[in-house]
Amino acid sequence: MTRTPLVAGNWKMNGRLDMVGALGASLSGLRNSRAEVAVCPPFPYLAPLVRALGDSGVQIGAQNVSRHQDGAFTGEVSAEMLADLGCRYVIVGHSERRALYGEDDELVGEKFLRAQQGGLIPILCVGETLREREAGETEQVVVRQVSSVLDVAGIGAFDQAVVAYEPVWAIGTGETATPEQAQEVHARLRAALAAEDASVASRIRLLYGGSVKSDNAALLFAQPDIDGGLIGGASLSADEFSAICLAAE
Ligand SMILES: O=C[C@H](O)COP(=O)(O)O
Repeated sequence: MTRTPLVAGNWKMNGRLDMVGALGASLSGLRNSRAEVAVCPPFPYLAPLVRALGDSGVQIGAQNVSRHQDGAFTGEVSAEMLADLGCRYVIVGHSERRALYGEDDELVGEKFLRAQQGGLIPILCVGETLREREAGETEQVVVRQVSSVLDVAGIGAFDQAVVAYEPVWAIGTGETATPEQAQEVHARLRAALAAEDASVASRIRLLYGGSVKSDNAALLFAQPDIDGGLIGGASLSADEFSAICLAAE
């Protein structure tokens, strides 16, 4: 099964308007890339980025979405609004939202469903903490995180979804999982999905995230079950992010 690689940049709560222009100019050079490229800026920069990227083919994603649709939910942003702006993707279940904002498996499942109902493709993040890895619980944790969404959404929903494996200990630390460590978890995740539907499992893109840089991306992306990356810090530099995108081709 040939899967089109996806490289998604997650700016987190970084960036200013001037980055939108710089990135727009730099990424237009990826117009004919074999990999799909997406950028997930903070909410205020979504619309300007949509305009800056124009017909470059670079996709836009949001970093969060409400579990609600419309109504009296002050401060929330719905999937429909994001789709309306031109977003294709939305990150759900990022470990920072799980750890800092109390998002549990149940809420992540709700957001995953809501994203799809509103016309977006969720990028579902899973990953173990250092304590869980050292306790030998990595596979158990990531399979639980995926299974909790499978329980509410069903395997069919994963045909319009992406899963990102992001070991918490590798996020923003400069300590990347080795290609072998990442591949092992990705293979386990694909096997868990294959137990439900082999064909969906063979099609779904599994991204790796956690201190991916231009100098380690190619080896990670060369692993058979790694179909691209979710890039944090390195996505803030247009040159660095472009180099990572090229490594996914
Ligand atoms: O969403 C992106 C990840 O949290 C990875 O962040 P990082 O590349 O800065 O380690």
